[in-house]
Amino acid sequence: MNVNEVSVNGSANGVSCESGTKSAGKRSNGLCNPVKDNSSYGSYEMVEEIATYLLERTRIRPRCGIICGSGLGCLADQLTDVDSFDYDAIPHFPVSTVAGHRGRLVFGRLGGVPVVCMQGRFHYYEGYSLAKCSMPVRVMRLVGCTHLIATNAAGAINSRFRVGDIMLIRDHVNLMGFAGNCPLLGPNDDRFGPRFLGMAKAYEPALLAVAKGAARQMPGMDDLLHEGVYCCVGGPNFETVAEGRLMALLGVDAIGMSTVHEIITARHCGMTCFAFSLITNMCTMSYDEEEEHCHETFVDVGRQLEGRICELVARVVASIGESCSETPLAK
Ligand SMILES: O=P(O)(O)O[C@H]1O[C@H](CO)[C@@H](O)[C@H]1O
Ligand code: HPA
Repeated sequence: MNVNEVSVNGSANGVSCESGTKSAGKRSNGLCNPVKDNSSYGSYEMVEEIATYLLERTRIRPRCGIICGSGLGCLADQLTDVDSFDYDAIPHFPVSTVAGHRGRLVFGRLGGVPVVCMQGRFHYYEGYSLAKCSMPVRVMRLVGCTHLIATNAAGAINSRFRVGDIMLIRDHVNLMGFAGNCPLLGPNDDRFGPRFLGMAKAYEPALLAVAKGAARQMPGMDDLLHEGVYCCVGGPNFETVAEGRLMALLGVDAIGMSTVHEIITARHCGMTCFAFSLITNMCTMSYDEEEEHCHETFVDVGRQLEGRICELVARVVASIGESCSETPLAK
């Protein structure tokens, strides 16, 4: 699908609950009102303006967007033919405020396949609405990406998992959605996608199969790899024991504070999605356990495993490259 072929009607989407937005050199710190100002932030025109700004400054025409999770910025460091843009230099872009999220958009090639990496993502607990957290996914779509790879650091609920394991995300539980919070809240803009969105195949089974096949060929990787269900909580606090146990009852294998809203946004604009969690800690499931949650330690887990993670992503991207023609999609 060419972005120029997306139908034109409907009003703008996007929810305003923002902090730290850079626009015309000013930062706004407006209070959260989930539906008000829907038309002024994250409109199709705004996303298009950002996409045009970027495309005028890079010759890379990416097919795949990659979101680097906490401590996983190494994924962007392996690109060649790089053009990078600090978030605070991109019009209308939020800024990263979390350690381990560098805060730049990196265009380049991964094994020859043109990609764009978010080296740092936005989280709800930073004060951004879910729509704003995932707005860059729409930018990825409008610069030509048909695929999204989202990565994250997550805590394990599943007791069979260990720190350093990788969980391919087969499905998610949109817990924040149960509470009425969703990146698609407010008027729908049909140029992005439909009002009502099916999510039964949110994570592309063919890419899961590619990743599993790739892992089998990587020494020691097969033992680290799992498939499971991810759940996003709002954060920034970690879970109580009772919440961890509830998650287990819900069928959740790993918990984080990201990814779900990005995948919803990506599916809304027709992107094919693949995601995985790096297990950085075991969730505290009993009052007898010491809680040892520390974001900086989680970031280090990512750094220790970067070789394997980069190779896994490179292999999935190679398969995406094979499935796409080299014809640029974007203007
Ligand atoms: O999901 P990413 O961005 O990898 O980050 C994870 O790590 C942080 C907690 O340490 C939270 O932001 C959680 O979501
Ligand atoms: N809970 C929520 N988010 C997380 C965790 C966790 O245990 N680990 C990394 N991100």
